[in-house]
Amino acid sequence: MAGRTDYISWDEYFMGVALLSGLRSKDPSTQVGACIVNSQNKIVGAGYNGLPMGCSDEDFPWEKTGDFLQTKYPYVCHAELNAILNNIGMDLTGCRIYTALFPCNECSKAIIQSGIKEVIFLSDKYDGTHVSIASKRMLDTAKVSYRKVEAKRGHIQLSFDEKDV
Ligand SMILES: Nc1ccn([C@H]2C[C@H](O)[C@@H](COP(=O)(O)O)O2)c(=O)n1
Ligand SMILES: [Zn+2]
Repeated sequence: MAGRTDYISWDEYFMGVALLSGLRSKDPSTQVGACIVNSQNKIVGAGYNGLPMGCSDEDFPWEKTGDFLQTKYPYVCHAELNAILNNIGMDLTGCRIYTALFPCNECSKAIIQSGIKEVIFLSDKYDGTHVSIASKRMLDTAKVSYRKVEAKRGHIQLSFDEKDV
């Protein structure tokens, strides 16, 4: 019997893990996930946007607008930073990070400082904003490359029905 040929690519696999991680996010409007992979294609970290440990999802705001301190922005920890902080205790030098959203300037600082050398993103919807311009300026200067994920398929379906295994 011949082996399957329609298996998912590495890019689809790791972006899939990033998107699955994002499903853990409590942010009602934007769920972002990230996945860090080493040069041997092994996952060494994953994360999603959420409040820091010990900060209850019920006690902090999830608003996008209004008084700054009553919005989510000063409190939420971005998916990329969480993936770096959640790593399995490895040196991340030479790793790549898959993220659903292009990293902000703050996460790009952490990406650069951790030694990650490539960013693979799905959406760049904040391209052209000050945050994104600053982020790209730092990544370019630090020679961290970035590219949009290469996916041949539009979606991947998962089933928890045991009959589908
Ligand atoms: N690269 C990014 C960008 C944003 N996030 C998080 C931060 C917020 O929880 C949410 C963005 O909020 P929006 O104003 O788009 O509703 O996503 C991230 O984790 N990584
Ligand atoms: Zn960020």
